[in-house]
Amino acid sequence: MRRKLAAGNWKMNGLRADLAALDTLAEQRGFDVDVLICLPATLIGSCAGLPFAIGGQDCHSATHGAHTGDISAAMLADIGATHVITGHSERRSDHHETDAMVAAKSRAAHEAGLTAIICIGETLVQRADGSTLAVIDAQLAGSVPDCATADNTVIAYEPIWAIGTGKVPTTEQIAEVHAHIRARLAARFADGADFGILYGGSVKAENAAAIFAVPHVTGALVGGASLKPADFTPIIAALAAS
Ligand SMILES: O=C[C@H](O)COP(=O)(O)O
Repeated sequence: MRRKLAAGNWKMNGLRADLAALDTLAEQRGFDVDVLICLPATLIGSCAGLPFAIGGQDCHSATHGAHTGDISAAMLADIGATHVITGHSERRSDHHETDAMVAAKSRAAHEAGLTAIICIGETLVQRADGSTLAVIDAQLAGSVPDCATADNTVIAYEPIWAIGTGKVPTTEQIAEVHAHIRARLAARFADGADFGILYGGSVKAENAAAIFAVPHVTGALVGGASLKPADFTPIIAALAAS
């Protein structure tokens, strides 16, 4: 099994002055889990020397070329990133990213030596109509490239209706989906039993311990609560204690 991973996603938040929060987070560290902060690309190059990993939030599927405004996986690696989020629901919706595009970005990440955190998850309508597991199956099949291994890929299950809403699935619902993801990975990949599988969506200090007690949950992808060390540190501590 992979080491536990507490991953923060700052989304489109943060100026250079806000990097002081990472120094504060570093001072409070000492937990035996991996910590990753996925920053806006503008800030990644300013984070050398901190005692945790730094990641990007997206990359292009091409290595280089005429793609104004985009950045490649190699560019992220070049400024010190070790991970990149691919297929976040906000990019799937805002930028019309398909499973095939997510798979291509994830493959590009692997080729640049980055770990891809591939996001999947259902909408509230899909949850309500009983198609959650079918949606998960389709996203896993379409978004996770064949070159994925437990060393270069982490899956993040993020129910879209739980992101930034304060609504969290029951632990039974999380358990069902995580067990399903684990089974699908084990069936497809030789090391599928070893992939990290994160939960994401309104993770807070108050609910973290219950979520981390769910079988097959190996960590979290945390949005809003990763912005302040006072909010993120208790989540890291809960993961370390799980
Ligand atoms: O990438 C993180 C997820 O979108 C969760 O965001 P949230 O913790 O603000 O709900």
